[in-house]
Amino acid sequence: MKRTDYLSWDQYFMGVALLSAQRSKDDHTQVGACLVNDQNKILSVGYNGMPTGCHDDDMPWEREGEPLDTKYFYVCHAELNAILNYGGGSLYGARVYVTLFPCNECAKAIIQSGMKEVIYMQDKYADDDMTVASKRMFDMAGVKYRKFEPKDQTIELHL
Ligand SMILES: Nc1nc(=O)n([C@H]2C[C@H](O)[C@@H](COP(=O)(O)O)O2)cc1CO
Ligand SMILES: [Zn+2]
Repeated sequence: MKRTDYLSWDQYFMGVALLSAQRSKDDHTQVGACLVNDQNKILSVGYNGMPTGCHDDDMPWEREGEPLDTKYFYVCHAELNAILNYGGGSLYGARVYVTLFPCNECAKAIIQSGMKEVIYMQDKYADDDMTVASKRMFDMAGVKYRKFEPKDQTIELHL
């Protein structure tokens, strides 16, 4: 008999994004992203982390203090990592599943790489100017965005 409680595509790809977020060393916000093409094939994944060669133990993870001693100048966002991790050519027409709404810098990268849809889970910085700017750019550029609607399905992974 055919299973009925299998994951939808949206659940599957958001699940991959959530699992990727678990690799993040950021103790305040872990973000994961999963890029998918129009044939529902995963093209790339990413999470927020320090650039290659900038060792996690040597970098600041603080949110406040001297700007050079906070993470913000250094950390590479999940969406940007996923875009840069893709080695296969064009991302034109792809969609991105991301656990947190993209910032304005990642929005620019999403638009410029030709992606057409953003599916996000959280939007905890919705009131920040960076998110307002992201939405303004997505609207102008014709990039759709929609909130992932969880079905309250729990997946347990025993690792
Ligand atoms: N869309 C995003 N993708 C991301 O990867 N990030 C990362 C950058 C930081 O590592 C962390 C945000 O730190 P905090 O200000 O919530 O402590 O999440 C942040 C955003 C928010 O725009
Ligand atoms: Zn970003």
